[in-house]
Amino acid sequence: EGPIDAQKRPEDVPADPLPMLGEFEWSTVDIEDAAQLEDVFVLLNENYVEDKDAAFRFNYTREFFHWALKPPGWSREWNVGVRVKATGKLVAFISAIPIDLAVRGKDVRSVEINFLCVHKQLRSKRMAPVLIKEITRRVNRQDIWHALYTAGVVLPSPISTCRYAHRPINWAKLQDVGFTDVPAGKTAPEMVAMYALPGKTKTSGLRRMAAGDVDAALALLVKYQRRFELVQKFSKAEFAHWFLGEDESASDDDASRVIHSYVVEDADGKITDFFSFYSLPFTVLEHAVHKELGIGYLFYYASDADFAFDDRFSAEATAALKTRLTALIGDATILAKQAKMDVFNALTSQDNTLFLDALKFGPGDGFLNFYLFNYKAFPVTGGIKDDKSYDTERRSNVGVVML
Ligand SMILES: Cc1c(C(=O)c2nccn2C)oc2cccc(OCCCNCc3cccnc3)c12
Repeated sequence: EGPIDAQKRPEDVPADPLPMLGEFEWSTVDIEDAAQLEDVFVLLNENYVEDKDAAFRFNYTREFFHWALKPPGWSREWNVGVRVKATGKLVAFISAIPIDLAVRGKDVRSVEINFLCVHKQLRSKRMAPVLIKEITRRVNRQDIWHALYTAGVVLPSPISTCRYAHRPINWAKLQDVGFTDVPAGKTAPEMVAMYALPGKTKTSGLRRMAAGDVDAALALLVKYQRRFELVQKFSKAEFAHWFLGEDESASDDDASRVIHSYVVEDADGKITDFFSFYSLPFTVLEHAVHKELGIGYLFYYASDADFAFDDRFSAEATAALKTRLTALIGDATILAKQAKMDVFNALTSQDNTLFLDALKFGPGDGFLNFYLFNYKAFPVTGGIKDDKSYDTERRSNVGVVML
């Protein structure tokens, strides 16, 4: 396992951008300029990924981009756009942010590539490969040689594959928009009752994460993630950014809040668990009544439930972790409902297969493939068996969560 290409130096990398198709030009997008951020928002809102039936499209909000594109260490040059020379219209985009990965214990200084988008009218002009080569050049110029990215499509050799899982919250609305339906032998009222959730959370000591919790929650995550083979390593500043958001001022139940993070503080003031989820709505295309689907995505979490066991894979340790995580993420679904989300999404990564069934996360028909650029690694199990069902025995060895 290890880098594929021979180690190169930044000075070996061309200083100039790749040639661009005639009527277009490269344009580094200044995401701190509201007008240019608006260009990115509009391009993705109208041209980014849709589900396979083209019923929904991702609706990344402006606040989401501020959070996702400006973590500590972000670089202006890594928000790469393509504009029409004559009009300045933004017609393509790709971004990179720095990330410290560890693959089976080896540090791999990387970037995370995200938001690759080409305008619908410019598809099949081979623009995507040019965008990927250009952002690779810009990243190499800053002495980074590896990248992590995900895609629904299967490309050569994913390092891991996880399955989509969905926990309906507002079942009636999901049926209205065609995301769920009444299974044979059931009625709609029975489905609404099956997914009903209490108004209040159950875990004592549960509260929103605050700046003062960062050190303890980060230490807990590092210890909890020890057993995973693909993990993201956070500095304190990065942890604060990803879990507290860019400004804590956003009021808690403010609809514009992107990241929701909670800790469990025990009677001695110790942080024993934390979890987080982010809000990323879908635009509902072509529906008379519903224009948007509120969606929560399970993000990072950690628990000390199995720390006391010498063998964290023993049946007792697994049972203790399963019980604790089912209670924790059960509360997360209740909080997602309070945040007006219609469905709560999770993958089969982390230890999620311990609670997906108990919490009524149904398996989705989507899969998320993880790719590591310029790094050869043996596959990491993604929490699914060969028949694509949840692997509750082995669980997964994927600790990293991509937006
Ligand atoms: C996307 C997504 C969906 C849906 O498509 C969906 N949910 C409700 C209705 N629909 C159609 O369901 C998921 C469950 C777990 C993780 C997920 O995504 C994990 C993070 C994905 N971000 C990376 C990405 C972006 C674009 C395309 N693929 C992957 C998803």
